[in-house]
Amino acid sequence: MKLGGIEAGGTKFVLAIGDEYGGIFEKTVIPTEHPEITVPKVIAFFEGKGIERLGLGGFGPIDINQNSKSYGQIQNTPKTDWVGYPLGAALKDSLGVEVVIDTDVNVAAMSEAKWGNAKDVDSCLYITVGTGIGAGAYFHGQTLKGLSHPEMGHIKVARHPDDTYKGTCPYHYDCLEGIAAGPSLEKRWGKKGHELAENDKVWEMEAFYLAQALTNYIYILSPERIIMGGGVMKQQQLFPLVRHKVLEMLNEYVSSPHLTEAEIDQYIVPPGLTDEAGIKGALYLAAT
Ligand SMILES: Nc1ncnc2c1ncn2[C@@H]1O[C@H](COP(=O)(O)OP(=O)(O)OP(=O)(O)O)[C@@H](O)[C@H]1O
Ligand SMILES: [Zn+2]
Repeated sequence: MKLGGIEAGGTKFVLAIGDEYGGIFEKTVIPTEHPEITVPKVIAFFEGKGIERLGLGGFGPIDINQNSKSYGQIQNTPKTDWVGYPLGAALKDSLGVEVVIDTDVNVAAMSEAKWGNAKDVDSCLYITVGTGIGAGAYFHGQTLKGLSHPEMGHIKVARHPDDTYKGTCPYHYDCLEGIAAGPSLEKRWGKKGHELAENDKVWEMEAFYLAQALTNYIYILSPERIIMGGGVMKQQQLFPLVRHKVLEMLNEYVSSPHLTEAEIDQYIVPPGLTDEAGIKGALYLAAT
């Protein structure tokens, strides 16, 4: 089937034409600006290409309840230009195809489970640490949904004793996203994440926050694998720091061979689909 996929992130939209088997025939990336600027560009990309259905993996909060009148509408996001924007309806009306919607991180978890670093297990959690922090999960053939979708980036974590930065989240200030996503690194340390690579203190603090989050997710969801993606996770030195702190925080409370020094390297891992987890998941979603 010829399908369209959109991975809508806080910094960029990835658009692709492909199929439900992970094939991508054409792809482009456009910046996330005001919806009146970005959405016409999205429509122009897909128009006339003959797609049968469209899958949208969007940043949250977004209404993913198919029975709701506001299905596909962006809700109270820190990206304030987008609050209330009916993204799903705008795409459906302009392109005349069915639009299937889930979160960017739920679809990334799904494609990592199909084709990536979780294809050998029945469940995984995918966390992105980028402009925002979000996590999605895929358990036994389904993404995790309920009342709405999970908002795992907005949990409270204990403050690092050396951190006085107030936090960037307009809703909670110093939730996890407010103190550990890319923009908060920039505001706290005065430089962008990629310019801070050599500063060990930055990554020790970042790992302290991310490890608390992962420890909570392990307690609550018990995923068989955790995949960490997003721009900030390009700092590869974060992986050993996070793994070490997760083991320290769990303190052997959860008994699993994966949660040991010997196997944690295969438990907390980068995406197997590198930067394509989200967009391949959006294409797969289109066919569901
Ligand atoms: N190599 C890097 N090292 C550290 N931080 C980085 C690096 N590359 C990008 N970032 C930071 O990651 C953030 C962008 O994340 P990402 O590339 O995942 O975008 P996004 O998909 O739009 O984000 P989101 O999924 O949160 O909406 C920016 O704050 C940027 O400064
Ligand atoms: Zn928050």
